[in-house]
Amino acid sequence: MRGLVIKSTGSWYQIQDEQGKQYDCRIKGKFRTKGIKTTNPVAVGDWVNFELEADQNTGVITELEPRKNYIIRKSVNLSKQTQIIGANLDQAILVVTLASPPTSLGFIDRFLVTAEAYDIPAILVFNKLDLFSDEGLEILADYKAIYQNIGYPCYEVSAAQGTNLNQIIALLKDKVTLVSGHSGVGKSTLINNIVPNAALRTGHISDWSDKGKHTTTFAEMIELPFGGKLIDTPGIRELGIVDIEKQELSHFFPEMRAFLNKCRFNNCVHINEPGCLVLDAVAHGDIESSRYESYISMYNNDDNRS
Ligand SMILES: Nc1nc2c(ncn2[C@@H]2O[C@H](COP(=O)(O)OP(=O)(O)OP(=O)(O)O)[C@@H](O)[C@H]2O)c(=O)[nH]1
Ligand SMILES: [Zn+2]
Repeated sequence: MRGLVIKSTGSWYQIQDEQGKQYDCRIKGKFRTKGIKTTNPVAVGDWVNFELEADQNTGVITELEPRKNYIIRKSVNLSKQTQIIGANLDQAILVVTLASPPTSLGFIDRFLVTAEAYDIPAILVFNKLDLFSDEGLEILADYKAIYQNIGYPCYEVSAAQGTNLNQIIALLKDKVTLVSGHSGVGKSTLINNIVPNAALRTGHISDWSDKGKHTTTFAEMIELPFGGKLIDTPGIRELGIVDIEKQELSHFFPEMRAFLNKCRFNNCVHINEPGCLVLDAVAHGDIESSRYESYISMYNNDDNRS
């Protein structure tokens, strides 16, 4: 049978068949994602084939269909293993807040570079609009301008008060969208206000804890009543930039692409080389200095947890 992975705990996978019926499945054999070592070989958003066991409720995943794309992050523990957080995505939303808690530009840029590297269109949703003072609104406008000028769509909402949620609904309709953000930015509030019955999720989770020891939920897919699907991810503390060569990093900054291969040295990495057009563009304000700082930070492999 063919099905879609809608939830994973690491050892159990919840699969929905094409008629909408759900089964709890395990993995048989080895599934490897080429080139990366992951803690979860099968992820939410994957299409799989599975066989039912005698009880007709549980099953075994036998085959993973090729993925359109996926997005991964480094595990927060010391093992530094990577985890696939979602597969077959049309777009990824990062929910951010300027205060309570603040999301740093460095964190936003890391998210955007990761999305670029995996070829997933990224969108920023600035939440908690109701908390902004006039001064805060000016800062918000500056932030939005930085990202809109590069081509990333930006939205401003108040999840708590329902402001501009119709724009988010239009954005989500008929798409598979990954939603992430720091813990506390209001992701659950946003989802619950968009999908009023998403609270059902918590019920599912407790049913699941009976099943085994490994109940850490990685991510969960939520069906949207107006069409489309959301992949809700647990609050992200760190987004590892996996698999990006230093020499290639600038390709994942859209505003740098126009200058690449035009620097004096064809192996220019835009740090301090003479005749570097990226550095010129930063000096002239054509590339935002905060974005360039993020580039340097990622180039140097600085950890950016905040
Ligand atoms: N003022 C204001 N508070 C909000 C808004 N959205 C969410 N909050 C509050 O922010 C806090 C965190 O919201 P959650 O929805 O739990 O945040 P989360 O991002 O899901 O956090 P995790 O569940 O830890 O991943 C709660 O106290 C919410 O009431 C908003 O638009 N305005
Ligand atoms: Zn250069």
